[in-house]
Amino acid sequence: MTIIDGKQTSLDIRDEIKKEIDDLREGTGRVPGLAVVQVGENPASRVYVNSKVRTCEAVGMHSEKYLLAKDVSQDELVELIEKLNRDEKINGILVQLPLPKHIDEELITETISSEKDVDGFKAENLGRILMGEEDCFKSCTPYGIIELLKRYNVELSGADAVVIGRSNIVGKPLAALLINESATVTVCHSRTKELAEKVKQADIVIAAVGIKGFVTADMVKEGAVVIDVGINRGEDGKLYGDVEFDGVSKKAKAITPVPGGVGPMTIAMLMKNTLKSFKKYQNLDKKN
Ligand SMILES: Nc1nc2c(c(=O)[nH]1)N[C@@H](CN(C=O)c1ccc(C(=O)N[C@@H](CCC(=O)O)C(=O)O)cc1)CN2
Repeated sequence: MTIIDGKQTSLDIRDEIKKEIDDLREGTGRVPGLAVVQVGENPASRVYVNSKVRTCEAVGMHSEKYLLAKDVSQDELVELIEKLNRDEKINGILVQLPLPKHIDEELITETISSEKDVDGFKAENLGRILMGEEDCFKSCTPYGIIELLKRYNVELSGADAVVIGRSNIVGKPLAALLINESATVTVCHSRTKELAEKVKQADIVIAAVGIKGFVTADMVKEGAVVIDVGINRGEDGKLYGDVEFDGVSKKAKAITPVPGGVGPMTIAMLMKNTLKSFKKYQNLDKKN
């Protein structure tokens, strides 16, 4: 059984990005820039936002962090994003989710210019993924999962994949990316009938339900590849995935742990998207 090490893979990707940014700095005198916006003081968001800023530093990217009060008005947030849309130093804009209830997440996401939507959350980018276009920003978690599967030589073409979860930021784009890789994809969700039977048919199982230990050993085929997107904080304060790791890892051919699996890949792919945006802006994308 192989443990799919997202932490190490994300560090490898970071190194590749850093080398490219070093060369770009030498060649153009400029580096990519990412603006990270956090509203309120959600402790998990603070961890992720700080980690994004630290990763920017590690790869040599310019970053700007905007920490707004939890009662900031929607108009003020829109105004900030519009300012960042016009800022030439900034190639990517990210508004950390979730946002407080008084702010319309969709409106905020759609305010980010398509050229700077490095989270890949806008309808336009999701549509481009569905169309199988390469020239778009793929949402970071699904993009990271595909990258992990490829780097661990998991055959996607012709594989039966089951995605559990249908969110706009993970389940739906992931299903589209897997289809683009010629996998046969079933998307399961809270209304799915005989979910366990469907999961049991799968060569690749991807759990993104947000329920600790949802996927158990009896639901998984011997030799399946299991990817766990869940990040659930247990009562003991520890992090748990959507997959019951101890049991499932005895049957799986390969599995991602939590922590250290999909999570770190999300930030690595954010760096990749921001670099892509910079190269496009500098007209370097065709040359590299
Ligand atoms: N604007 C966005 N908001 C959110 C996104 C996103 O991609 N863009 N995804 C999640 C949170 N997220 C990134 O923002 C994220 C989640 C988890 C990790 C991660 O590395 N997790 C570690 C554990 C970290 C811990 O100790 O808590 C792991 O799994 O090993 C990175 C990024 C929701 N919001």
